[in-house]
Amino acid sequence: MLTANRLSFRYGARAPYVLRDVALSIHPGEIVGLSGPSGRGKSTLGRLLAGHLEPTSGTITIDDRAGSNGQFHPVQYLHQSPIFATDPRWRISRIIAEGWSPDEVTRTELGIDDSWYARYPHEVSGGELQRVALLRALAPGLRYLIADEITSMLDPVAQVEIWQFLLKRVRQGLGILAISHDRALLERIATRVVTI
Ligand SMILES: Nc1ncnc2c1ncn2[C@@H]1O[C@H](COP(=O)(O)OP(=O)(O)OP(=O)(O)O)[C@@H](O)[C@H]1O
Repeated sequence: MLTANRLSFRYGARAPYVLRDVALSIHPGEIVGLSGPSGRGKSTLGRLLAGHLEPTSGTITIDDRAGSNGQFHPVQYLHQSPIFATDPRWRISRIIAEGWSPDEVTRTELGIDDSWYARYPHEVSGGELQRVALLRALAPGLRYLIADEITSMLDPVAQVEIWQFLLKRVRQGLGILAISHDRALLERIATRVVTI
């Protein structure tokens, strides 16, 4: 179980607290929806859970232990705009290889086209790059995925395809925190919805 316990965070010693004493847990094999007004700290919470930010106070544990062993982080954060999470000087092949060497089945299931491999991030569409970012995150060590509005810029067909793919992974034990303003989406996919 991924657990945030009395988590507080501020972006600087004099900055106001963005999160105060937040408690949240995500079990393997469940999707927890996270909603709340703009600026309430949803993305900040997601980035804390994935180890991109250090809590000001409080703890994040996986099965009661500190999260990462210093290699591939078992909690991966995916942003709405994957272009910010990719090095523009790297080809798609190198971006994916940073995470792992994906098998043919996973590549096919995600609709990854071999012709994208030689291109740079700006040479594929936003939806294609989101699939690439998702493929990179799916390395064998992945246990929890923070999906921050990951399908909000995609067309309805691509949205359904990506969530159907992820629901299958959830049935195999992946835990997901789905951050979204789209209540209808969260009610369709999430086991429960938490509001901050
Ligand atoms: N790097 C940063 N430095 C300083 N303040 C920041 C930084 N990133 C975010 N904030 C502030 O922290 C607060 C929470 O931002 P965050 O992006 O976590 O909210 P959110 O709930 O995800 O919002 P939205 O629904 O609009 O995406 C906001 O007031 C934002 O301005």
